[in-house]
Amino acid sequence: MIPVSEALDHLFTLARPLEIEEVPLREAGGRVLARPVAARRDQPPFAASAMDGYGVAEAAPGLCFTVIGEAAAGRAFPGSIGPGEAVRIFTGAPVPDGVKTVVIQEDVARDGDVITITDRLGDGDNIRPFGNDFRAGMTMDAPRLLGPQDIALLASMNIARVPVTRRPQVALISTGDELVMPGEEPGPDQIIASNTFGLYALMQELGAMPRLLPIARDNEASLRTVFGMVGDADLVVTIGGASVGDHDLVAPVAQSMGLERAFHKVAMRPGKPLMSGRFGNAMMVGLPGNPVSAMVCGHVFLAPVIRAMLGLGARPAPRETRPLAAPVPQNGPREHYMRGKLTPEGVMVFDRQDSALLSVLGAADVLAVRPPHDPARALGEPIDVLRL
Ligand SMILES: Nc1nc2c(c(=O)[nH]1)N[C@H]1C(S)=C(S)[C@@H](COP(=O)(O)OP(=O)(O)OC[C@H]3O[C@@H](n4cnc5c(N)ncnc54)[C@H](O)[C@@H]3O)O[C@H]1N2
Ligand code: MOO
Repeated sequence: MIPVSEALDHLFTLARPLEIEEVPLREAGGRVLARPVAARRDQPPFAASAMDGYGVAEAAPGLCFTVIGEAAAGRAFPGSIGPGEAVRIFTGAPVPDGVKTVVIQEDVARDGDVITITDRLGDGDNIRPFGNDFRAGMTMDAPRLLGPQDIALLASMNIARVPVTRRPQVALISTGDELVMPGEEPGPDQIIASNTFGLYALMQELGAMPRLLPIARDNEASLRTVFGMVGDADLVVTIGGASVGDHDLVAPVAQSMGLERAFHKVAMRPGKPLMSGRFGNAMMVGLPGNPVSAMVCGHVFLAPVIRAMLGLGARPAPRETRPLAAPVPQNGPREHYMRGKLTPEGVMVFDRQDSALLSVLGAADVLAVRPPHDPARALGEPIDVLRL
């Protein structure tokens, strides 16, 4: 058994960064910007009014002006203004030559073409200077996971096609004679494949492209058939059949088909029988079948692998430190990822930690991480957590 950190190092060595592809801007949300892009224009490209009102050269309560024209967003006033003159102006309009300040319409009394500034006149010129937001050539740095705000900024920079890292293709293989798909009618000795779908959702959330392969049965021929269907997957994930029983055939069959195993078994709980290696052009990760084990390994190992493939860096899942809301007993020899919940008082670690209990995992929002042989800890002591 190797420590979690060593297993992660192996995985990062196996994970190959993916190529860059260009996508239309509207499809770039949630993707990873693969190289820096530069603004193709200044924003705003002219000094622009920030308010609806009147543009004048100088404002003071009591001053009067004659309105000589109008400037609207998308329709500039062609001329310039002189002393005693004003331009009716709207938010987003280019500020005409000669205008030094925009008086908001609430601070003006209008009579025909004549305006008088009232005593309420506020501060500020209400003008957004040319290039105030950004100048042409300003870069958005990469790598960067593009959120909605980034997409708005890229649009404003006039970037219509965005260089992003290709999405990793992930083939998910459930194994076991006992499994049927959700919606099917299970026999008396069968259960529903569950973590398969949890991992599918996790992969989608991380920006990968998961593909569900048919369930492989617990025999060599079936496993070989399904392994033959991985196509050009970047990552092959098997679920179950990873342990030491007579029906745990994933490692021997994968090895007979060319798996170069990097490790098998990690000193963690749950997740001990984890294995990984290179499998043709792909990397393979064999997850334990116990539903919570598979999901925990998804968060602890698969998520960092997908981020590394996307070019977001080879780093473990982020942790934060929180106080314990109740004492926890001494830990055993394996790093323990305990299901728990964040409360206003701190982390409440659940009593029931069996790795088959998806209802407990579903109630959890953190995994509290206990190092091997961690002594018993009292209420209020700090503990590392990994958010689910
Ligand atoms: N003698 C030993 N027995 C076991 C050991 C051990 O060290 N010595 N390790 C235990 C640990 S820890 C784990 S974890 C499990 C892992 O076993 P496998 O990876 O071989 O998984 P299976 O035996 O195929 O399944 C275990 C359990 O999970 C259910 N399962 C499997 N796949 C799915 C799925 N896609 N969706 C829902 N549930 C699934 C399966 O029915 C079993 O109940 O081994 C221990 N045994
Ligand atoms: O490692 Mo198993 O994953 O403890 O249930």
